[in-house]
Amino acid sequence: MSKQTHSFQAEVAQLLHLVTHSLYSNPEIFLRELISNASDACDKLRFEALANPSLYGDQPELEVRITFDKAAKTLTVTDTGIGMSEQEAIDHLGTIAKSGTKDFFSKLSGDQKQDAQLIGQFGVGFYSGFIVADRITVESRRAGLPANAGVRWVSKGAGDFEVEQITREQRGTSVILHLRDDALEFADGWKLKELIGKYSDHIAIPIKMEGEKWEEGKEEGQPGAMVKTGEWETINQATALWTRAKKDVTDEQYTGFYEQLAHDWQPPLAWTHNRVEGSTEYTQLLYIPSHAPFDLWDRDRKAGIKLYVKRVFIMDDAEQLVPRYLRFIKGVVDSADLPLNVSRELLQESRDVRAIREGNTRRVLGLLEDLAKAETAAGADAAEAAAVEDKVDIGTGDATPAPEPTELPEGGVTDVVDKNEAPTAADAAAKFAEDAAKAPAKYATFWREFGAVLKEGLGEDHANRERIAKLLRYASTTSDTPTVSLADYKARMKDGQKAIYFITADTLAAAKNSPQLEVFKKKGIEVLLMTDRVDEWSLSYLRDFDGTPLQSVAKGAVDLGDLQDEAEKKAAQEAATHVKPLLDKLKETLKDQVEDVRVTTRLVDSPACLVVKDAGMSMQLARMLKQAGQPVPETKPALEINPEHPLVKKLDGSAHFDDLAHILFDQALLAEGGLPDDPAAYVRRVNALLA
Ligand SMILES: Nc1ncnc2c1ncn2[C@@H]1O[C@H](COP(=O)(O)OP(=O)(O)OP(=O)(O)O)[C@@H](O)[C@H]1O
Repeated sequence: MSKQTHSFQAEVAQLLHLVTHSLYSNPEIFLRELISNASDACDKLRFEALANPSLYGDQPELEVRITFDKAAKTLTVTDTGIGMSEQEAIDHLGTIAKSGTKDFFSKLSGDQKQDAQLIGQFGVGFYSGFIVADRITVESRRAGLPANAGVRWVSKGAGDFEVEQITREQRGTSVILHLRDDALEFADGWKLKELIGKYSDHIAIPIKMEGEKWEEGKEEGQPGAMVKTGEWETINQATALWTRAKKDVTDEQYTGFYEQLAHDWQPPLAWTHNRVEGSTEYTQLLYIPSHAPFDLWDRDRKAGIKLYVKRVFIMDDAEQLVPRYLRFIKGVVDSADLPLNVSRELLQESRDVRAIREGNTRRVLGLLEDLAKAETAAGADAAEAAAVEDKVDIGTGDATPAPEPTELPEGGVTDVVDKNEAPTAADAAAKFAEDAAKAPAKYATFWREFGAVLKEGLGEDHANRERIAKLLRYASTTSDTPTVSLADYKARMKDGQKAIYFITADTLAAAKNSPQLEVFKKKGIEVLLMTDRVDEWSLSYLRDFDGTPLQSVAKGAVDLGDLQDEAEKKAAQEAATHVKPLLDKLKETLKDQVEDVRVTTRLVDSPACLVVKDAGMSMQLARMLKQAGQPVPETKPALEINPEHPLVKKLDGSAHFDDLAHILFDQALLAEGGLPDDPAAYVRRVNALLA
């Protein structure tokens, strides 16, 4: 068949433009990406061959070969993986199939630096080849298709690519990079070996290069040169990283593995690597990224856990292996128990999968607890840290019993064996001290990036609610940054204070300046300020913390209990009787807007505020749901007035009573982030009074 020219999907063209114009700072990552694709292709073949072993044909080896030709200025990555048919080459190398792609590209600003950062999160994969090549040729043949069903794909990385049918003896794919003149350093054996060691050592299949040796010049005066020996050497360790003993894996290797696994250019925040034995046996290597992905809020976003069964890759994005509220976790789970032909449907029903999910959850929460502790103890010496750690229960309080310990195998991964999922105090203390010294701000980073997602766990994971509650951090009237834990808050509570007070609002400024806070400020009582959309919903699942109820200051009657002295209570009662006629009149005037009008002690400087019933939905949440098109039950708030305020005093007997009453209500609505139903009427009334 003759050559056909195809255009790239608009987003690919955009991506290629960025790759060739902005991604020069770290050109070498292209090799990691191409080797990663080659290794994925081998994994896919191994998986498909489970059902159809004839796909291997007469070539059972799965491997990646890297070759280069200095004179021709080419670098080639060849794999014996699944390969691509012509149509697959057109589809896979001409379009991006990721969900949220369109959205993502609409966010790019045109600012090269900023966009380069963003694109790092998106992952450029195959297209990173164009960082170093001005032309890429891909030759491929899908496993199972005849030799004459090969395909050649060629592109200069601009708007289009060419495709033609070829004969290819071997199944699998060769990606041939025609190197730019400024990237010829990559046509060099030493350089390539160094990069493979740096980025791809952990790849489970062999990465081979042809051996080279030094040969002196044949004649006097002729310079010597490196010549190829014809023998292929395996450059990487070629054992899956997670199967190795912890002590044999360096931090750089863990980081490199993460970067490849997550297609993330930034190192992870933390990881946990364990082999769990007992009734369910598996290895887990789980990472917390250091930044949120662009599609964290995409409801259909899959979890980033790759599932292997006895080292055989089974599937990406196995969402059953972590709960939704931990969907930001990346990693690998290798199960010894699941059948190789396990499907997504089977996963849903599997007892083993449930045990793995619970084990993963406990591990991640344990890791977060370590980070949080390291943060509070930053700078503390190791001995002190160990003493604290001894007292803290990690990995206990589980919903499932700990797996039974079993005999450990000889050598190998014994130091990652985790028989009961509870690290020893000494282990934890050492890690704790190390974390504290290394990066005291890790938990703050985690919280900034993923805190709002973790909060979903309060509603989703009943068994771990208490552990999650300890990990929560909020801003408060004592801290603009979200660093206050519920335990910190409790420790600072005033004598006689019976509740943990909080307020939810759209912004920190709105929360901080809310009239509802006035009496709390006056009395020096701390109030947590919550501005995440998920806050109110999630707190409806957390009625109390460590025996102390949580109380919204914008709901129900404010009962400061012992914090209010007798004189204040008496004054409030007297005021209520005194202004009763005024309250009745206001109730009548505002009967369409409010369900009650009453006197309050919660206001100091403001004339009035709006309050909903204790069990009711806050006005902020109601507004949010309305905006999202959700049905919201019509409930009216109560208007609470401050009888000491001059505006309220002026109301009584005023000729403008009606206007003033409406202004009072609308202003209370504005102060808590709402908008008057009829803004023009509000403006008219205020203007009439000002004139
Ligand atoms: N060596 C290869 N063998 C077979 N198919 C390949 C190979 N390289 C790329 N592909 C196909 O091309 C697709 C696109 O590759 P690309 O690297 O751009 O994205 P990806 O690997 O799917 O995603 P990402 O790299 O962002 O995770 C792959 O999903 C795969 O289907």
